[in-house]
Amino acid sequence: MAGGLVNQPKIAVDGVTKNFSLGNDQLVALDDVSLEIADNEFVTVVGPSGCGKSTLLNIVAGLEEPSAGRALVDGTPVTGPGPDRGVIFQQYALFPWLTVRGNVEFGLKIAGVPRAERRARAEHFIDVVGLTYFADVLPKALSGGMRQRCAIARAYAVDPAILLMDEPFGALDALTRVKLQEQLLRAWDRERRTVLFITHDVDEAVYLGDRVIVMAARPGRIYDVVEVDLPHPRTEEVRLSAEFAALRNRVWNSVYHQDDHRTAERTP
Ligand SMILES: Nc1ncnc2c1ncn2[C@@H]1O[C@H](COP(=O)(O)OP(=O)(O)OP(=O)(O)O)[C@@H](O)[C@H]1O
Repeated sequence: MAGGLVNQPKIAVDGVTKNFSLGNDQLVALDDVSLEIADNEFVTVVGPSGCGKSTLLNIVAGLEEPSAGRALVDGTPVTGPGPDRGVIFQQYALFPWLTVRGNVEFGLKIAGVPRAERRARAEHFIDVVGLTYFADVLPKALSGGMRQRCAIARAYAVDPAILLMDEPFGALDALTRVKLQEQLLRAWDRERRTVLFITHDVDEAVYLGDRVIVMAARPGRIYDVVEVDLPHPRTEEVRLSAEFAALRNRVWNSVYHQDDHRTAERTP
């Protein structure tokens, strides 16, 4: 079984280039990007606007095709979206006419999961994201953070081996964001998954990731990779530690001083 091979990455991005045409010009959104993500690893991607973060995630999701190279899951080339990859975007795409429970059960229904099992699985994941009390409420009665928790429960319920998250907390206020980060990590501690998580936020990237991939733009490429050897669970103590601050500074410099390095390279 491909998934059982020792040392085979769960996700491999192999020499991926993605060009978009812009009028008569070609925009290189990704330039020969290679990356391997281990089973159950939590990888965050951070970088300036337009460096190709979403394009990378969309290629792994099977929503975009690379111009060259390929993405593989368990060694098999990605040719389109699949139930093994749950995608969560910034805008929580919940069905407004379904309750929290209805939204979480929806994917299970499509997958033909029998009613009783559907119920039980939905209940479990609604509990994991702390929405039990709101299970029978429609999305319009939920706050932004609660809607996003519902979207996370829905993605978890169909039990994808991989979660692809594109700025899932980007639209939320700072406090809700921190709470959801904690909740996501708690859920991940209980139900390990392979996660590729895109963010603009350096703190978020370091707090959540086992590894932070820093990208650069024009052309979109991997600029730096930072191993995050902070312990789990990532408590508030970890977030306030000197080790966290040092890693955060390291990633911050990599994201915000890319141009300095380029200038330095050009200056004799
Ligand atoms: N469908 C498309 N057609 C043309 N150009 C595109 C398309 N999608 C993305 N691009 C371009 O590719 C580059 C990378 O875009 P992408 O959305 O992947 O970047 P990003 O790092 O996720 O940006 P942001 O952080 O602002 O969301 C950008 O210059 C963008 O304009």
